[in-house]
Amino acid sequence: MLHLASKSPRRRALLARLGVAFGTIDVDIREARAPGEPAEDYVRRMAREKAGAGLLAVAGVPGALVLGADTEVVLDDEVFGKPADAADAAGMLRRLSGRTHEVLTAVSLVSAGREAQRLSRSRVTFAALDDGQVAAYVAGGEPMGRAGGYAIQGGAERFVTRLDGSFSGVMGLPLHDTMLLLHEFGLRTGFRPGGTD
Ligand SMILES: Cc1cn([C@H]2C[C@H](O)[C@@H](COP(=O)(O)OP(=O)(O)OP(=O)(O)O)O2)c(=O)[nH]c1=O
Repeated sequence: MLHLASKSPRRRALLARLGVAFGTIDVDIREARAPGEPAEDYVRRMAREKAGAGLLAVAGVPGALVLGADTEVVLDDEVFGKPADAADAAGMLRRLSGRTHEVLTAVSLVSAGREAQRLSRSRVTFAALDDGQVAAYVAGGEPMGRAGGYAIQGGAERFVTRLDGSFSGVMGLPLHDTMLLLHEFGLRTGFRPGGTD
């Protein structure tokens, strides 16, 4: 049985599109980058820890497989996680304005005896945003709970002038990489159409 170790409604909706049956487990991992830890190592570690914590939660269930993922926005080697508050979100968006940043999403799949991981790396370019646009976007509430303070699948799509990578990866679960991981573990996938939140 496959379990998704995530509280993210985006990840649930995206995984469902692969046509696999799964349960969900809430995990709470302390998300903090170690001093000097490269951004890629950090996102990989977070995904592994989420999947590992999920596996502990279903310990004893024979054949349990647990998927965990982590998404971070990276600009100039600085990692932007989920904003702490509206001012933090506005600060992130002002920094992203008119620049190209990276979105890293690591996906880990673990079972009692095995572990595999894939990393999705996308480059996203934002148009220059003025203070009014930033303030209005933050006031709408969308930045909260989202790495970098934006949702490409929502109002921020109109700020994106270029995307080089995986749209679903930026949203939080790269479908191609996830499909390949599931196949590695012998799970069959399909396709279920449907929008995402
Ligand atoms: C960049 C970007 C991120 N996001 C979201 C995806 C993730 O939910 C979130 C990044 O935070 P994460 O810490 O990766 O995930 P989470 O805390 O929401 O969920 P969990 O750890 O329980 O799996 O940002 C978007 O929805 N749209 C975007 O464009």
